[in-house]
Amino acid sequence: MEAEPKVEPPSDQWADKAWTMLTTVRRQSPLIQCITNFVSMDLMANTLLSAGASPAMLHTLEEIPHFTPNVHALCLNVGTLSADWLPSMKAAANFASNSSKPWVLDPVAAGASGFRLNACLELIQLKPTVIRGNGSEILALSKASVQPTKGVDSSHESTDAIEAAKSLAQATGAIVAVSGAIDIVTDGKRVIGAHNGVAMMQKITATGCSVTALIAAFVAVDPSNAFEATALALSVFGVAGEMGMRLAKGPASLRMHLIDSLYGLDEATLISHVKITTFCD
Ligand SMILES: Nc1ncnc2c1ncn2[C@@H]1O[C@H](COP(=O)(O)OP(=O)(O)O)[C@@H](O)[C@H]1O
Ligand SMILES: Cc1ncsc1CCOP(=O)(O)O
Ligand SMILES: [Mg+2]
Repeated sequence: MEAEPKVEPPSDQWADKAWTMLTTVRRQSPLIQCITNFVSMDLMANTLLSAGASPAMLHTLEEIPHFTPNVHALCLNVGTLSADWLPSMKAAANFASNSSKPWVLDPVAAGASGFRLNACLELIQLKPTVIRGNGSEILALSKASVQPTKGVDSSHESTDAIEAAKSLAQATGAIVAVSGAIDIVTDGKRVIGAHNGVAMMQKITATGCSVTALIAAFVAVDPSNAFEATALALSVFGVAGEMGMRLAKGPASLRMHLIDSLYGLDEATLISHVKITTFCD
């Protein structure tokens, strides 16, 4: 049966947690290694900096044994994957896991080709803490099959992928997040939805990639509570989008104002806008 949003925990509970988490990221400034696609590097790094984290886009295999054990979290993104980058991603995932650091996977366009799907499935074997994709990506991973796709964009609503996200979480032990109008987060049992953001965020390339990196930063400062940290990162990014949209004239200016809004988010604004609900079967 399809899950429906039924129970809303006291919103101030989530809102307070969101502010605590954002201030912790700002104070601790976790170092986040990102091995990501060429399209997203700039927005992802600027998103992390605006949130108070410290991004490093290092991907060379030779550097990983020295660098990855010292990061606070790792973000892997297969958006412009080529065969020669995959060993770096696998090595980094192994170093992160072996040094008990969280790592997050963004399975961009997972169902678009056999190469991409297999790469994602191999990376998932290395035990990501969180997998964040759009609806089509999570459906493809859950079915482990190549699908007709719109490439990096989703042809599904996030809510179409709730059951797929739950079974992927159960099969992998990862927290699974599905972005969209409602961002879904599940540990395979619990399902929550973050209702922040604006539709125009889809018209800026790499917003999905960037929120995945923000999840890595939030999980870095609260690794024992990746479920809540993931939902809070999605909500905070969405609130920054809502605030940015008040000033934006279109996607290009929203990109700028989203970064400015994330940087300047204050307690009152964040607390009054965070909207996270619990889904029940
Ligand atoms: N219709 C929407 N309304 C509000 N926010 C949205 C909507 N669609 C996407 N977003 C937000 O845009 C960001 C990118 O999500 P999405 O477009 O699903 O990822 P991807 O770029 O990986 O496909 C997320 O923060 C998500 O919450
Ligand atoms: C357009 C594009 N092509 C390969 S990766 C990429 C960026 C995808 O970013 P997002 O998944 O955040 O939309
Ligand atoms: Mg994406």
